[in-house]
Amino acid sequence: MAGGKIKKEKGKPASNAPYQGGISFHKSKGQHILKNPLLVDSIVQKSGIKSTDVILEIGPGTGNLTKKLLEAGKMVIAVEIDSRMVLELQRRFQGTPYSNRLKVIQGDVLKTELPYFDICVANIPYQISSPLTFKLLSHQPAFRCAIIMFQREFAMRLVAQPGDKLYCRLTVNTQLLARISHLLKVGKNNFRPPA
Ligand SMILES: C[S@@+](CC[C@H](N)C(=O)[O-])C[C@H]1O[C@@H](n2cnc3c(N)ncnc32)[C@H](O)[C@@H]1O
Repeated sequence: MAGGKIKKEKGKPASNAPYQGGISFHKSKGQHILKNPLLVDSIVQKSGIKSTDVILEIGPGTGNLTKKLLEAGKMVIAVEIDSRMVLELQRRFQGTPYSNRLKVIQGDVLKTELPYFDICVANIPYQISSPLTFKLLSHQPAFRCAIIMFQREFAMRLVAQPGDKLYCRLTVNTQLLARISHLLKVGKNNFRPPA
């Protein structure tokens, strides 16, 4: 992601703290939740979500991004591998106006047949970056765009130009199938635990 520096607001009330739901995070599942609400807002704003959009979120975790996506779009379909997170998501949104606009699929996104969606917005576990990118690029019917948080080096490979040090087979294969741009640079301290 590229552009804009995200600054933490000083003196924010505790209600703005990231929702962790008492869950311990497993690094092996790439569980680094977004803890900066301003960053979450910025991602949603840069995604250009329409109120009619069906949004695919991969790895919703405890739902900090999910909540903002629900506010912006018509429906969120979230695919999450960890049953503890699925339970926490259900608890968090149960009985709220969002509950009938959120569908949670428990499973490995790489093995899940994806439903129709207009746009994908996700802070993904970095270890699935490559297979997930190619799964999305071959998804039919085509969707409008995907806004995905990648590890910096992977993101730089996606946007590399001929002659750049990071220009590689991944660059060529992805740029053949999509127009790719870098939206935002995100520091590791925006994640819990730091990514
Ligand atoms: C980087 S965290 C993002 C959490 C949340 N979206 C946020 O931004 O705060 C990645 C999430 O993806 C989930 N995950 C890991 N591997 C997955 C897979 N293969 N399929 C679906 N979800 C996966 C993890 O359990 C975790 O909730």
